[in-house]
Amino acid sequence: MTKEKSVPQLAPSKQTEKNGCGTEGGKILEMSNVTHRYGDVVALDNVSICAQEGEFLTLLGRSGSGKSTLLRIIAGLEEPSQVGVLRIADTDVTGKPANQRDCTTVFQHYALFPHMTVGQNVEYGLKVRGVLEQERTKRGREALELVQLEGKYERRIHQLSGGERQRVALARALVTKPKILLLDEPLGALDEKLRMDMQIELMHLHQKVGLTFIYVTHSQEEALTMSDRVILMSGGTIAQNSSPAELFDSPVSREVASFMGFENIFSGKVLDANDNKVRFELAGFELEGTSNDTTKIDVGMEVYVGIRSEHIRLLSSSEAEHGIPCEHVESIYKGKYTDQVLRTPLGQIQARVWDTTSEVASISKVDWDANHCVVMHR
Ligand SMILES: Nc1ncnc2c1ncn2[C@@H]1O[C@H](COP(=O)(O)OP(=O)(O)OP(=O)(O)O)[C@@H](O)[C@H]1O
Repeated sequence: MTKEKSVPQLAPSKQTEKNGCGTEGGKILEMSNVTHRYGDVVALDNVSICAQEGEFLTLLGRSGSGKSTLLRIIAGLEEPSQVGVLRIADTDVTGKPANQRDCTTVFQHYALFPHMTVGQNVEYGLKVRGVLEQERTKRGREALELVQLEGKYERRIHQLSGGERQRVALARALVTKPKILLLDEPLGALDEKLRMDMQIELMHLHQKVGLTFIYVTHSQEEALTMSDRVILMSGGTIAQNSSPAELFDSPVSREVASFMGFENIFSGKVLDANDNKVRFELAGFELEGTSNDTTKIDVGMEVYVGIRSEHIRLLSSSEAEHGIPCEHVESIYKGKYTDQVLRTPLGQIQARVWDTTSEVASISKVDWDANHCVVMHR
């Protein structure tokens, strides 16, 4: 029997309410107050997360933000420096080795056995668990059917494409029916078209098997397409924990807005904050924006405001009674759309236009709707 290692434990705290799942039941993963250091590097700083049964949860973030470390700690491949609670399916797995946790990891580089057939690779986990051959073959074929590789049972790994290899890795992980499937940048090695197709396949696979998926990626497109909930990591902490739509439309900070691609971010001074509307002053203009949490916004305080380029309206001199004056700087052609760069008293503004026939010479002002202007207190 494998010896369980002792890990320093912190007293469980009330952090569970902050981890995105609330206090109700149905949690398949509960993890609180996890800190992890590699020597002097703090890879995770007092992080608490949870996952609901059947949820597609994504850990999103730049390289080095700590997402793989978090996944490896859940899998039991890394032992945290400190941990409060670490439970999978109501079992305390603190200090338990990877093979005693009800989860399986799929890696970017497949980690398949090259000398085995597809079928042998998929059934490997069943073989080491002592499942008899007939049952193994049945379950192996079922798992291959799930990933649409039923005809490739006898193939060798080197006879498969990158996308097919990743599907074999998925089938191999699913065949043992873990409670949680952990996926560490599984589409990272595939070309763009295949990656987009596989996103849809993974989404359908998740719906079909109903397992909890915890998915690591640095791609916001992958996170937004597939997830029920996204945890954005930054510098070993959680920057935002919300639905994909909230993350995209209502970033909680300038840092999140910048990561999520808000092209126009300025700082202004609050004049008034009521319900979710905030009036602020910026370069002598009185403007209005929207905040999800005005309790943190006081009159006179400095706030950040973010507007996506697609929400900037370009006004020609004939229609421009209101708005902010601008001068056209340059047009950047992007195929499906064109980005117009404009000089304004607020600073440079980027506007996205889909109409390639629009006349840039006549642009004299810009404006936007208050509900597309996100106000952030940090
Ligand atoms: N084995 C290690 N030894 C020392 N430092 C490490 C080790 N693994 C990770 N780190 C450091 O810990 C921090 C978090 O790394 P981690 O791999 O978890 O980030 P990540 O968000 O998954 O990045 P990536 O997307 O590049 O994989 C980084 O600063 C990284 O350099």
